[in-house]
Amino acid sequence: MQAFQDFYPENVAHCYGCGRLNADGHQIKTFWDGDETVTRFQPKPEHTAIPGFVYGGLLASLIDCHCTGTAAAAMYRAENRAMDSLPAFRFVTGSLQVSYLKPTPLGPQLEIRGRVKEIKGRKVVVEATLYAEGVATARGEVVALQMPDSFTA
Ligand SMILES: CCCCCCCC(=O)SCCNC(=O)CCNC(=O)[C@H](O)C(C)(C)COP(=O)(O)OP(=O)(O)OC[C@H]1O[C@@H](n2cnc3c(N)ncnc32)[C@H](O)[C@@H]1OP(=O)(O)O
Repeated sequence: MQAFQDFYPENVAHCYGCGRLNADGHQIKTFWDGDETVTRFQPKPEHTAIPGFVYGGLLASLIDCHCTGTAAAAMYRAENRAMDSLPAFRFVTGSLQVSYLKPTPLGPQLEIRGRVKEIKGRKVVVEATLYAEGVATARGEVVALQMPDSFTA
C-alpha cells in the first residue's frame, strides 16, 4: 500500500522528515486507519536525548510530518479525490505545538496516530499522539497550510 508521502511530487519529496528522496532523512510513511492516520517509526541509537530515551526534537519532527501528511490526505478525502489526482494538495507547517508527557524509551518502535480537528479554507488543524509500547508519551498539534507557490524552486 502506498503511503501519503509516496504521492508527493519530486520537487517536494526532499523534506528531512518525510521526503522519500532524502536519503539522510526520516522518510516517514503515513496511512489511513479509519478516521485516524498512523505512522510507525523505529528510532536509532543516534536519536538519543539522555541514554535510553528518545530526543524530543525527533519526536517533534515525527509529529510535524505526520500531521502535514495527514492534512494533505484529509483534503483529498474531503473532496473525494484520489491522492494522485490534480491539482495536488501540499501542506507546510504554520505552527507546531508539542507536549512531552513522559520520557520516550529508545528501543521500541513508535506509533503516531493523528486526527483531523478542523478543515477551513487552506488550513487544516491536525492533532497527534505518539505512543511507545502503547503508552502515550507525547502529544502535538499542527496548523498546516497549503503550500504557497513561493516554496517551489
Ligand atoms: C509538501 C511536502 C513537505 C512537507 C513539509 C513538512 C513540514 C515542514 O517542515 S514545512 C517548513 C516549515 N514551515 C514554513 O517554512 C512555513 C513558513 N510560513 C509560511 O510560508 C506562511 O506563513 C504560511 C504558508 C504558513 C501561511 O501563510 P498564508 O498561507 O498566507 O496564511 P494566511 O492566508 O495568512 O492564513 C490562513 C489561515 O492560516 C492561519 N495561519 C497562518 N499562518 C499561521 C501560523 N504560522 N500559525 C498558525 N496559524 C496560521 C491564519 O490564521 C488563517 O486562519 P483563518 O483562515 O482561520 O483565519
